[in-house]
Amino acid sequence: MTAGHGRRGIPAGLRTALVALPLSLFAIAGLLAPVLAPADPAANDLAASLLPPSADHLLGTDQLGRDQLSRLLHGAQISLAVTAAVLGISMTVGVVTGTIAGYLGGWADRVVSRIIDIAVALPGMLVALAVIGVRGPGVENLVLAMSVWVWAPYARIARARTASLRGSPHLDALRLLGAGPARIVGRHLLPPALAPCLVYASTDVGAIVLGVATLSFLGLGIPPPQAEWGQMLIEGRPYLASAWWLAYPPGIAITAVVFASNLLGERLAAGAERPSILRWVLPHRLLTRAAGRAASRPPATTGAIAPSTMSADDRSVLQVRDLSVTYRHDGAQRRVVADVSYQIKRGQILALVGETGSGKTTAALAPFGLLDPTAVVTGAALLDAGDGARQLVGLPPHERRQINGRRVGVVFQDSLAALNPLRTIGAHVDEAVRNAGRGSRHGATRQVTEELLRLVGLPDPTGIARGFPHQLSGGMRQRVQIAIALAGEPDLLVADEPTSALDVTVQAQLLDLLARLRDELNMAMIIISHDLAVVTRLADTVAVMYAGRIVETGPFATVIGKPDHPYTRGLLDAVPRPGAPPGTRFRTMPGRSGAGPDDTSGCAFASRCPVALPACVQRQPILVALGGAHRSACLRQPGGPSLMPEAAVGRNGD
Ligand SMILES: Nc1ncnc2c1ncn2[C@@H]1O[C@H](COP(=O)(O)OP(=O)(O)OP(=O)(O)O)[C@@H](O)[C@H]1O
Repeated sequence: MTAGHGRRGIPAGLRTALVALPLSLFAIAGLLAPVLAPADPAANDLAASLLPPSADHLLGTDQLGRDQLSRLLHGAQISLAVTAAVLGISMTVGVVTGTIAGYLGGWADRVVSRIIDIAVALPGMLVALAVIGVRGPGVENLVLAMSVWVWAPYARIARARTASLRGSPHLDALRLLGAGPARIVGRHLLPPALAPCLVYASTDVGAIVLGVATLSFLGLGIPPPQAEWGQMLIEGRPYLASAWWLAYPPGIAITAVVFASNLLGERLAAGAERPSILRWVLPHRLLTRAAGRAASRPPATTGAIAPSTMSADDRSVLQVRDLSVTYRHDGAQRRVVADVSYQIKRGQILALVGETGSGKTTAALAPFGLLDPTAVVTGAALLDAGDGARQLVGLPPHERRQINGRRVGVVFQDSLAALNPLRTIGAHVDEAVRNAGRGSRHGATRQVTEELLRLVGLPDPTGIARGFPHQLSGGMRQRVQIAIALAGEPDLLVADEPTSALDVTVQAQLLDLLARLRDELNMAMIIISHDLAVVTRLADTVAVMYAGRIVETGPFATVIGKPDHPYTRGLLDAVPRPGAPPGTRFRTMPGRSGAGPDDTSGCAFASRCPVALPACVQRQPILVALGGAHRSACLRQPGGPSLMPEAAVGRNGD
């Protein structure tokens, strides 16, 4: 058996086509009824009343002499039109409502979810009867009644799909590119929410056809003399014994549509056809063009603020002062970053290092509003120096969008999660290029895209642009992320663990690339890493973080060559050093990190520190200058003894 073939050797696509055949016939009959019908479905001929099937009337005639085949075909047309209208209305209302609720979260999501729950729980037929009872029979009211009946499951599916995507790095990446809520919802959340709804809709076709027929059968749907299948059933019922051809054909047609619709729904739900359905409905070029139009609008002007209490060096790209971040969950508050200050200049690389959970990512992304909405950020972060400096903390979203993706680019750790699996590499980079206001025409955009892919060292940019994320290696995907981040020609690039999960050779190549870009583009960079070996190759300055605070900072060579803080020494002792003789023992720090800045009144590292003083558990140390820009937050005298215990637990290379 080959991939894409069913159990009996029938290709998967052909099997789906076979399953879809009855519904296709239904659609063809409905669309071509006026052409295919041999007679006028409303033409009475009492002389030809109740004729059995014959060559003149393939399905016989009814009590008024009307041709049954013509009525069946026109009935398909009415069912198809009503079904299309009901699906169109209920899917639009359901998918848009569910997607917006899922995206917004919070109270809006809770309110919409309760409404959806109630709507799903109510018996649909009773709801439809109530609507028709109030508004009266008729085609329009039937469509309205059926829409009120069927919209809620679409809203529920779309809401669940969107909520599952809400916190994904892919959306973070889009926010960073400056995409606004309307664009994120319209372009990146509606399509994935629509895909499972389309699958569900294939099952719903049968339910709607049956519902319309039932309401007509009850005299509440399509009124006579229209040839509607439910209407035909009720008219044929008295003649079940004498003229079977009146009730059987519409009954069989309804059963076939319901059965085929359920079968097709199940087949599509198995997942085989979802992407192609999405493509039929939302041709990529259409989306791209719409996005291009939005992106080519001129950027909004933003007001620059004068630096207040901060002074910044002329070359300063970002200066952060007393930054604190607190998360609020269910009434509880937890500060995770406290009083962090750092500065980064053009052409420099700042490394933020520390164990997992020490607050590196939070401290680097907080200025750009890229944290969870529950984060409360205080302090100051100035982009640029001098009169044009702009305070980033508290910036309104529309002004932030002019900065993120243009002045600042971010490379995320998980390249697979940061890229949309359904879009090509070219589409990703194109979007970043257009967001940055470069290349408004498709051809020009793709040219810039290919230049960017070439700049980050990807061979065959044209071929790579046509590929999908899963077709590239991890290292290549990281290069794509770097290309996306460079699309706005940023002054600052933030790379969050850019080389984790890559093998050492690829790691080295990527680090060389970052160094080359820093030199060629004179960019400022913040590299976040828990691995000192990674930043050794790159960093000009380093800030070592522990429990949400910077505990040591300074020129990289000084901090690495002459570390002061016991935590920095511990970090250095725990990594194999280049050139160390084989068999050199390295040490791990006792205890575990994970503390927050406010979990103790003293030094957060005291419980793990081999040289802690009694005062360390009582007093919070502050950063003290040790000479030049080198500063350390330790209560011991600078340059005191490093007494890591001899409990070595590993060797280089273990
Ligand atoms: N959305 C959130 N809600 C609550 N706490 C959070 C949230 N995001 C992060 N934190 C907490 O903030 C602290 C700092 O997290 P952060 O991701 O900045 O650390 P990190 O040093 O970058 O770690 P890693 O290397 O694992 O990414 C951690 O204790 C983390 O649990």
